[in-house]
Amino acid sequence: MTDALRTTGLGVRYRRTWALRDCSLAVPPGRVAALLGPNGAGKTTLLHAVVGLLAPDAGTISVAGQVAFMAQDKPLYDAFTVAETLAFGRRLNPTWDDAHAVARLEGLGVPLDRRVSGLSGGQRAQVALTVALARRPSLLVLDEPLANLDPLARHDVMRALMTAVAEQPLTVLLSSHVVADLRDTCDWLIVINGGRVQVSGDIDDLLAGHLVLTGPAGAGTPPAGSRVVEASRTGTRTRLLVRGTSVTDPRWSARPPDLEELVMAYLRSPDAAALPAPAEVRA
Ligand SMILES: Nc1ncnc2c1ncn2[C@@H]1O[C@H](COP(=O)(O)OP(=O)(O)OP(=O)(O)O)[C@@H](O)[C@H]1O
Repeated sequence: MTDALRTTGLGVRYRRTWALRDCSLAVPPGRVAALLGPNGAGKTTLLHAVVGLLAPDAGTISVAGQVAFMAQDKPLYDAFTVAETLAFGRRLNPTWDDAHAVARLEGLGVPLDRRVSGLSGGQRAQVALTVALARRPSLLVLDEPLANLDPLARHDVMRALMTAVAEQPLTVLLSSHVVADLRDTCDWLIVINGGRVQVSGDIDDLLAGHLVLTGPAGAGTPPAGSRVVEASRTGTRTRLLVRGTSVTDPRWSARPPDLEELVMAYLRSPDAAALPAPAEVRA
């Protein structure tokens, strides 16, 4: 199966400073992939390279099929009505699906005769998403689509993405800072930190491959067969988030992490990584 997106050894630099270094990752088709990382990690740079707005300074990017991009500021012409926005898209894009775009916005109750300047933040996001989807892309890339939206609008945007993935052959890659919004929608996780890929993989596999261990502060070295991602101590207890699937040492109690715990542990430990072996990425 050809991956919807694959980068190998990707590097991008601004003048002499590398914003991305040696980034190898793959997203299989039909996935909704979350791209997470702290401020300045390189998320926007990665997305811009994927959609062709930036040329790589090292490595390669391959995308199967047509890409659509929704930029962070959801650029739309304020003076256009929603209907004029769709007409503009229709003129520019030979693969434009107007019937679907109109039905989608009508279904969401977005008035087609309203100027973009008069839309709420949530409606604006839905119009920008409709414009991106109407091009019938095979990969939809969204840079922080949930930024500046209230919880209800964030939920609506994520639900719209899930519907789109269910309706058409589509892979989604979206960056975000809010892990809680992603758990129900995303099934693939990419974490970048300091311009490097730290985590890349199926979310269920990642959760099943890690454990939260709690034990006495004097329990010594972590149990055999586990690799510590993050360690913390509160009073007489030690808490470890480890890569591993079973622990036989009775001094440690184990439970699976949730997505937020997993992501936070990696973000706090920039040197830890959960990546496929290089051969898997290349295969
Ligand atoms: N046009 C530019 N010129 C020089 N450096 C840049 C430019 N754009 C980004 N950078 C730098 O590259 C690094 C990655 O930036 P990028 O915007 O990709 O990060 P990000 O993860 O999207 O951050 P945020 O979460 O704050 O949006 C940062 O150190 C940033 O300062």
